Amino acid sequence: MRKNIVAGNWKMNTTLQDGQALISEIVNMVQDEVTGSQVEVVVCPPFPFLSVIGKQLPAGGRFHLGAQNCHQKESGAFTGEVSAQMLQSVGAEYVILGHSERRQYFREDDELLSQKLKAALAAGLKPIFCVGESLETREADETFDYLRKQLQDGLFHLSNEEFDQVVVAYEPIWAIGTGKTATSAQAQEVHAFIREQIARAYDAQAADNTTILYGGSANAQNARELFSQPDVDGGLIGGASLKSRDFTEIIKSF
Ligand SMILES: O=C[C@H](O)COP(=O)(O)O
Repeated sequence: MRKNIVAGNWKMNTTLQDGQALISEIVNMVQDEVTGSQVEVVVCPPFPFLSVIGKQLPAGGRFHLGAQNCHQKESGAFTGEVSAQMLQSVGAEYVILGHSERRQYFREDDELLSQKLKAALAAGLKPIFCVGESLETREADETFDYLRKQLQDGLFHLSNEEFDQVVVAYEPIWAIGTGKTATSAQAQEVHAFIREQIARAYDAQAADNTTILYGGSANAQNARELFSQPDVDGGLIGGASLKSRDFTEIIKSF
């Protein structure tokens, strides 16, 4: 079901102690300042901190725990890897998949991501599936063809029931960590396009029910404008999720 979500992707940042201090500040500020709004907050710390940070999130409320990646297999001899079931067992409800940093630095392709999606869904996790074009693609005026293919190859192999569990995140690569945000009009244009592709692949109801987040230099200053767009249902926040005041302001932007 379509929701408003603000997800914080801590990436490979913080120590356990810094992370605990950060989440404690965020929980206190959000509880004091965010009233009435139904926005869901998903916190995605690094793997080793999931369990501890998860225990700091007030149970049964707007806070949810997410991971930044998972392996495609259930278990086995895969030294250093973490399965979706492990994540579920420490309280994660969401997992980010297909982030451009994973695609670029760890060579994750559509085939591998398809397997990861299946593994996450089988373990009962909700995937936050990222798509987004490079600056080169945008400048060549190929954004929509590129995104259509990314969605078709990476995501639309899922059944209707599986797709129901998925949150889509549009993250233009040129906007990630660069301070260069997509304008709200650019974000809206792409989000509407993604929703249209979902309607074609599934149906209008599936499209209407899908939560589509924007990610890429979203911050306390631009979040309100971005979130006011009809097809922008929230944000996947990197840098600004590491600052309690900024992250809280973003959550308050609905
Ligand atoms: O997952 C989050 C995105 O990569 C956005 O990162 P950013 O907010 O630091 O640009």
